[in-house]
Amino acid sequence: MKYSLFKNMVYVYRRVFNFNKKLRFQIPLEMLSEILIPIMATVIPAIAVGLITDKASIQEFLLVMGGVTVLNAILLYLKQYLFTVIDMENTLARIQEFFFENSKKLMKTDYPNVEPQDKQILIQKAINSFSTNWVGIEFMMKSTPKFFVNIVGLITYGAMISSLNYIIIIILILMAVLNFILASYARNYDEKHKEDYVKYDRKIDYLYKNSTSLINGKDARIYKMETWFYNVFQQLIKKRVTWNKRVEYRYFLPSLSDNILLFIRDIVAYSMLISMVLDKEISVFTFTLFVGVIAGFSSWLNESVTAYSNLKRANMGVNDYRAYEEISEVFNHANGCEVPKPSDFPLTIEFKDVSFRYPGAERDTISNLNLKINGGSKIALVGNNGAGKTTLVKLLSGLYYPTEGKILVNGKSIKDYDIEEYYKLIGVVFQDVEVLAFTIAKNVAACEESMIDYSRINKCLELAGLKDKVDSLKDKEKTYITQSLNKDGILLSGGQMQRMMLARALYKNAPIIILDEPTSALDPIAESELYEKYNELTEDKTSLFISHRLASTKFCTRILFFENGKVAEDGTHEELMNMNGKYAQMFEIQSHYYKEEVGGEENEEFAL
Ligand SMILES: Nc1ncnc2c1ncn2[C@@H]1O[C@H](COP(=O)(O)OP(=O)(O)OP(=O)(O)O)[C@@H](O)[C@H]1O
Repeated sequence: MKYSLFKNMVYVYRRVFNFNKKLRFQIPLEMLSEILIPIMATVIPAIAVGLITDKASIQEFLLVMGGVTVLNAILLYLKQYLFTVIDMENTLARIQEFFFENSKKLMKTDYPNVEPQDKQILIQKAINSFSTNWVGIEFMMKSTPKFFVNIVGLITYGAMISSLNYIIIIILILMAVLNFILASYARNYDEKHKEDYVKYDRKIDYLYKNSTSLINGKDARIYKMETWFYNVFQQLIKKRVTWNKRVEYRYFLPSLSDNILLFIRDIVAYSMLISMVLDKEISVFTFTLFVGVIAGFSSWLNESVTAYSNLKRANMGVNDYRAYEEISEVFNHANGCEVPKPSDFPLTIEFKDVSFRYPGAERDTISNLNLKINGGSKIALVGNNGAGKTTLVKLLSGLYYPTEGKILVNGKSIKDYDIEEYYKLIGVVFQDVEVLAFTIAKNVAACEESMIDYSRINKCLELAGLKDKVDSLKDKEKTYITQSLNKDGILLSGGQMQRMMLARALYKNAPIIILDEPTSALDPIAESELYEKYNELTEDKTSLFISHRLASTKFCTRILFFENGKVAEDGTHEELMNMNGKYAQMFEIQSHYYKEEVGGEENEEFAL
């Protein structure tokens, strides 16, 4: 939905005035000084000429001129002071009111509003609208008072000139209209091609983040990636700059025409005034006053046109901001049915004819899946890369709704639950582990300090096999991870990070626990410890364990072999081995590899 300029002004200022109530007085005061200062600049020379032509005494001259000069100085000081204060507050409002809200939205909105490509573009456009003070939101805060100041100046000076000669007014207005048409052309072009250049912003941003990330820093060095990155950067920036030139060139046209028209205006208006004064139609005082008034009028006029054009440009950014802020949620956020209580645990899960296709994808990733998981089952999910295991995790976690069919949890479709309530039922360790630069405790509890239960933190760290490591640290659970936010922060190994994520899932103590390759970075001893503890970790819970290491599946009550978004084989380890299908084949390949590693001969002790 695109809002009109007026509606967006009301929207921005409602939020800005709410953010800082003082601005309600400071902005009108600054506007008043902005109107009075040019008026003073026009009137002061005329007063001086008037005093001289009226043969005023030196004392009178000094008194009047001294008075207006002091008044002018006060106004200038007031304007400068308010400008500085308002400018600073505008930036604060942009950051705290708009940027923070957008971050919150990004973390809270339904997942299908974040991951797909078209949503990524919307996000980038919204981010662009508050990324600097010369775009979107803050540009509107800068341009709105300017526009109204110029309109008031325009009306005042226009009325004065009309009383003298209305032809001058008509000429000046025609010039401004021409300017406005050129500016509209530039804006329309900008709006039409926004997506053409925003896609480069997104790519440049992605490359920048990756080129500065510590993790990629290792690969960058070993694989000498800087030339590759640099070249891609260069190409992208070249394309972005080409677009920049195309857009800015069009904005440049009105400013160029502005200067030419200014020149024509001076010739026409001043020759008219000179002929009037020569014909004694006006006095020298009026002549001096109107030289200033005409210059002032066209300045008000041009500034109004520029401010309006800037406002329209800013308005596009505000619309981009609002487009993401008001994006509709796709999940159920109200009127949810009652979520299961502890007395209902362990929870059953059932996939009924579930199909799922990613937005914009050409085919289903999950197709017609039917699967019933009894409460308290320990399910292992295995299969080839790309079979759809993580997608299944996303569906069960409530990050996407199925495109077709239903997922029932405790007999009710996920869609029937309020999604935020539903999330309380899920503890998950995702495949892509990203720790935060906060303390270990905050990473595990995922909440503010005051809400952390330290005894539970310790229990979960113990279960996840990280307690010894944490106890060896000076600040224990309060140790920061990485030095991004604290100079005493430490780095964790990949396996330790994985254990910390496991501790987070355990801390949540949700009735459904999903572990997507939680052992991929663990050493064999840590891995076997985890298997031994698995029953304890998942007590009273329904659990889903995804792994490529088939040895890990033996301790699960049921194994699902996933292939092309479907369950191809289903049973216990023994049943699947007896079936002699894909699972058995994969198991054989892995165990053969392990057997060969130990001296090339079969060694039952080390076999999987
Ligand atoms: N966000 C997405 N948008 C479009 N397609 C996707 C998205 N995520 C995954 N896919 C596609 O869905 C298919 C299944 O991916 P998924 O990550 O579920 O597989 P997986 O079984 O977990 O694989 P792996 O064992 O490698 O982790 C893949 O072909 C992948 O390209």
